[in-house]
Amino acid sequence: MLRALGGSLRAPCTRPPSRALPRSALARLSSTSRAPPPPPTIFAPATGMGKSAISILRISGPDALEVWRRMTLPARGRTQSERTRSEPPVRRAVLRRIVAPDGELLDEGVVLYFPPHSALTAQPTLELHLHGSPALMQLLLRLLPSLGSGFRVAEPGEFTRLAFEAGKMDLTEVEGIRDLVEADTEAQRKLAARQASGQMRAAYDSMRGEAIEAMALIEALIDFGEDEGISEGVYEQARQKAVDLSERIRKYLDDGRRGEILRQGIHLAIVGPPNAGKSSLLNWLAQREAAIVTAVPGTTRDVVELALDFHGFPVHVADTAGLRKTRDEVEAIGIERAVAKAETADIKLCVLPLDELFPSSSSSSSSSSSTSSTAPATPHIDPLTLSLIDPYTLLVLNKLDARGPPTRAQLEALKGYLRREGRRWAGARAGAGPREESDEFALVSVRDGTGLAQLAERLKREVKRRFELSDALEETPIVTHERHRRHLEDTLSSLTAFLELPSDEIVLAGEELRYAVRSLGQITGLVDTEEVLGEIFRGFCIGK
Ligand SMILES: Nc1nc2c(ncn2[C@@H]2O[C@H](COP(=O)(O)OP(=O)(O)OP(=O)(O)O)[C@@H](O)[C@H]2O)c(=O)[nH]1
Repeated sequence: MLRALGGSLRAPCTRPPSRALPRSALARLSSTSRAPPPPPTIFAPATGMGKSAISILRISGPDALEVWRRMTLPARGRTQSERTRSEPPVRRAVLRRIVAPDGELLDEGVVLYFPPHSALTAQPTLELHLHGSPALMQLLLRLLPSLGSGFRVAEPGEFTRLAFEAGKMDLTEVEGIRDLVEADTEAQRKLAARQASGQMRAAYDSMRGEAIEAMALIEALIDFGEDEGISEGVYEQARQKAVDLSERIRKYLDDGRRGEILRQGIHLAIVGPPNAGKSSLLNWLAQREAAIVTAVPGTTRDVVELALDFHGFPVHVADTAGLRKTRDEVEAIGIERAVAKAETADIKLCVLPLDELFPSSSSSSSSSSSTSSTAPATPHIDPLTLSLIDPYTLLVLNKLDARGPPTRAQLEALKGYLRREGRRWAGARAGAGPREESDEFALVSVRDGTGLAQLAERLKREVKRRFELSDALEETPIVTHERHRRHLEDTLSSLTAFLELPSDEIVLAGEELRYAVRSLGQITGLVDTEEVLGEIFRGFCIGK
C-alpha cells in the first residue's frame, strides 16, 4: 500500500501532492498542450579521464542504439548475424570494433547493452569499454553529437537522476551512492554502502507509513465523525500512533550526530599552551613534518589542519596556536581561531608540558625525577587553556623525557584541581552517564616516543566507542545527512503540534499530520522540490 501511494505521488517530482491539480483540470491541460519533446540521448565517460587500462563511455537515451548501428562492427574474424545488425544482445558483453561514422577504425572493445526495463535510467543504455586513452575518449565525445540532434553530454549526476525519476532509487539511495563514490575511509564506505542498499529508505518509509495510518484515522473521523459507532476511540488511536512515532524520531535524532560526523569527518583539535608539543604531536600523527616545530613559544600562529585515515575513520586533525595572553595582534587572532576550533571539535586533545604543569622552584627543564618529586603538588594551568578542558577532553601530559614521571600525589592534585575548577565531574558523577569521563592522563614524550602507542590506542578506543557502526545489519539506521535531520525535526514539530491540539480540532489535526507525512516523504523524495534535487545531483561527477 505504501509503495503504491509513493508511486502515485512520485510522478511529477517537483509538485507536492497537496497542490496537485484535479484530474479534470489535468485532462483539460493535456488536451490543449503540445506533446513534450523526446528525451535527449546523453553520454559521458563513466571512468576518469586519465590514461588507464580501460575506460567506459556510457550512452543512455532513445537513440543510444544508433551508436551500436553506426559506430560498431563485428570484431576481427567474426561475422555479424542478421539479429545483431540492428540490436546488440541484451546484457551480454560483445567484442566489437569501434569505428567513426565515416568508417575509420578507432579501437576494439567490449559493448554492453541494457534495454529500458533493465537499465537504471529506464532508457536504452549502451556502454563502450575501451582502451583507456584520453585522446580516444575526447574524439568519441566529439563524434557522438554528429549522430543526431538528440545527443548531448550528460550533466553531473544525470544518469542517477534519471534512475530516481524512473522510481528505481529513492533520494537516500542516491545520496548513498554519491557518498560511496566520495568515501575515503572504511567507516565512510560502510555507512554509504548501507544507505545505498536502501536500509534508510526502508526505515523512513516505515515511519511515513505510521504517519499515514494516523492521518487516515483522522481523515476517517472528518468523513464519518457524525457516526457515533465508528468514531469511538479513533482519535485516541491516532494520538497513540503519533506518540509512538515521535518517540521513534526522538531516538533517531538523539544520536550525537554520529552519522553526519562520520560522513564528513571527525574533527579533532589539539589545544594547549605555547611550547607544549602540539605541533610535534600533529606531526607524529601525520607521520610527516606537516607543522613547523621550534623552541620559540607561539610558533604556530594559525590553525594547521590535515585529513587522516585513522584506523579506517576519517579524521581532520587541527593543530592550533598556543593559548596565552598576548598583545601581538596576529597571535591574538590565531588564539581566537584556536578557541573556535576547540569549541566545535568532536574530540579535544589538550597537551600540557609537564615542566610547566608542575613548576619546580629548583629547576626549569633539566631531567631529574627528584625534581618532580620535590615539586609542590599544586599544578598550574593557564586560565584560557583551563576554560577549554571539559570532562571529555583527553589530557596529554608531554615532555616526560625532560621531567621524569609526575608523582602519584601530583596526579591526584591535578585531578582535584580540575574538579574544583569544574573541568571534571566531581565525586559520584564521575563515570556516570552514557559516556565515560576521560579522567586519566596520557603521559608521553613526543620527542622519544614514550607513551605514544598507548595514546594512539586510547584515541582509537574513543573514536570507535563514539563512531563505530555495529556489523549487525539490523542495527537502527542512523541519520547521515543534515537534510534528513531537518525533515525529521519538521516531522516532530508537526506531530507535537497535533498532540497539543484539543480533540475537537480535527481539521487542524488532519492538517498537522499531513505536514508530518509530507516532511517524511521529502527525505526519500516522494515529495520534492527542484532546489533539493539540484543540490543533491550537483554533488555527483559527470557520468554517474
Ligand atoms: N624535551 C621534549 N621537548 C619536546 C617534546 N615535544 C616537543 N618538544 C619541544 O618543544 C618545543 C615546542 O614544540 P612544538 O611542537 O612546536 O610545541 P607547540 O605546542 O606546537 O608550540 P607553539 O607553536 O608555541 O604553540 C620544540 O622545541 C620541541 O622540540 C618532548 O616530548 N620532549
